[in-house]
Formats: sequence, C-alpha cells, structure tokens
Amino acid sequence: MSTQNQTNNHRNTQNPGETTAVLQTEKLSVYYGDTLALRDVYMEIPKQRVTAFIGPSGCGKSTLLRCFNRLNDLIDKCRVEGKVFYRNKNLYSPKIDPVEVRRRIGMVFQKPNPFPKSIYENIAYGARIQNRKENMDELVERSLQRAALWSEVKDKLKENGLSLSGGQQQRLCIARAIALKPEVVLMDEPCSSLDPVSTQRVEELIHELKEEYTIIIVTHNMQQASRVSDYTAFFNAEESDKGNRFGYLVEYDETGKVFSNPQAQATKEYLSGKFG
Ligand SMILES: Nc1ncnc2c1ncn2[C@@H]1O[C@H](COP(=O)(O)OP(=O)(O)OP(=O)(O)O)[C@@H](O)[C@H]1O
Repeated sequence: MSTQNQTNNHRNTQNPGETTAVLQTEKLSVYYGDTLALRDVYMEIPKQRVTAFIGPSGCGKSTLLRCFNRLNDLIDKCRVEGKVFYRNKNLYSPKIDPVEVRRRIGMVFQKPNPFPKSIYENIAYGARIQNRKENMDELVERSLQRAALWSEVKDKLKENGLSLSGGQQQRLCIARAIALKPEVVLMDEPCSSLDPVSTQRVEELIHELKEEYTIIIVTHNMQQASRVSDYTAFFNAEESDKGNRFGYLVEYDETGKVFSNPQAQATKEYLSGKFG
C-alpha cells in the first residue's frame, strides 16, 4: 500500500484499507517552540483495531499520540498545525473541550502511574468526578475484570495501588482508563518497564480490548508490534534545513504486510535492524 516520504505532496491520506476511521489527521505538523518535530502527517486510524506506531527514537511517535487526546496542549511551547478529526469533528476547534476529549480518548503511559490511593479509588475516582450515577462497586469490579486484574486484587481493594507489582500497576492504569468508558485508548510504550510475564499479560489484554476499543500503541519492540497490532505505521526522522531532526510517516499498512513486504527502503532497513 501507500508509502510516503517528505518530498511527497501528502495529498492522499493514508488509510490501511479499513472502512471506518475513528481518528483522522490532515497535514498535521507539530512544533516545540520554533523546532519542527513532526511533519505533514495524513492518516486514518481504523475503529476497533490495534494500530502500532514504530520508528527510531525522536521520530515523533509520542508527539503524534499526544495530538490525539490534546495532551500536547499541556506542554509549554508545543504547537499543533493542521487538523485532527475525531468522529469527523475537528479536535482542535475552539468549541471542543479538551477534558472531554481526554475522557473519550484515554491514555496509558510508559511508566505505570496509579494514583497514590486505594486500588478501588484508582478506578472510582474518575467516575465520581464525572458525577456518574452508577454503582461504583460494579464499575470497579467490571473494570478490573476487563483489565484481567480482578482475581489478583479482589481481596485487597483497600490497599494502595502503589503496593502492586509493576505489571499489576500497569493493568490497574488500563482498568482506570477503561472505567471512564473511552472509545480510544492510547498506549505509549505500555510494556517498556515490565518483565516478560507482565508484558505477555498486557499484550493478551490488548488483544481482548480491541473488541470494544480502538487502540494505538507506540512500541520500540518489533515483536510486540507484530504480535499485537492489526496495522503498523512506520515513522522516520530526517534533518531539516535548520539542522534539527523532524519525524514523518513513511509507510502504513496491515502489520503482516509491513513486516513481510515493506515498501519503503527505510522501513526495510529499520526492520532489519540497520538503524534505530
Ligand atoms: N516536551 C518537549 N519539549 C521539547 N521537545 C520535545 C518534547 N517532547 C518531544 N520533543 C522533541 O520532539 C521530537 C519527537 O519526540 P517524540 O518523543 O515524540 O519521539 P518518539 O518517536 O516518541 O521518540 P522515542 O521513541 O525516543 O520515545 C524529538 O526531537 C524530541 O526531542
């Protein structure tokens, strides 16, 4: 399918062949101060699928991920140009409430970051802030079940979330994210601080969650991308005229195709370990 490099005209939005897109970018560029970090991304994210972002360090994967729930708004000097559509609405329109965006498009970070509160409160807190009128016990149980953590914590819900192992903390963070009933879950290297067993649990969980959620995962682990994702977007970085490096989308397709038959030379070289 489609490949793209910075000399292309970028007129064609890259869609890896799915019909329903939840998110879409149009000529999306991101700057930190005057420095271009990501250039002209046109892509669609298919609904209820797992899309992996891969590429060398500094090519803008996390920056792009943060555009999808307006988390870059919280970074000083970060400026987003172009458009991001969520369900055909421009996420950066002044009418859009970024807090509501972050409820619908949740995020799980590299390092598990439970609140320093009980396991129960980690789940219930967000729902309470939203004034949701539902049975909290049920919400807590359901969310922990969905995150494959319930059986391990059901007898210690009052214990601090920080007392759990790293892998359990990450599943607690996933439970916390899905308790808010998001449509999309963004995961920024969610397994990079976990041991292999916990990584496997989280990968199994990602597999199950895609029945209900659209998932985008940034990963440095090529095996992980090929195991968990339906689609893979490869980003690369180049030097600009000003001497700084900026990222851009090179190739985006079904994961099997990207890994077995990459179209761009840069993708081939990256996947074969020539750079990274
Ligand atoms: N908060 C920030 N302030 C200034 N520059 C930033 C900030 N965050 C990222 N950048 C810059 O933007 C570029 C893209 O960074 P980003 O973290 O998005 O890349 P990445 O592909 O996710 O990298 P990695 O794989 O190493 O996590 C880099 O040059 C980085 O230095």
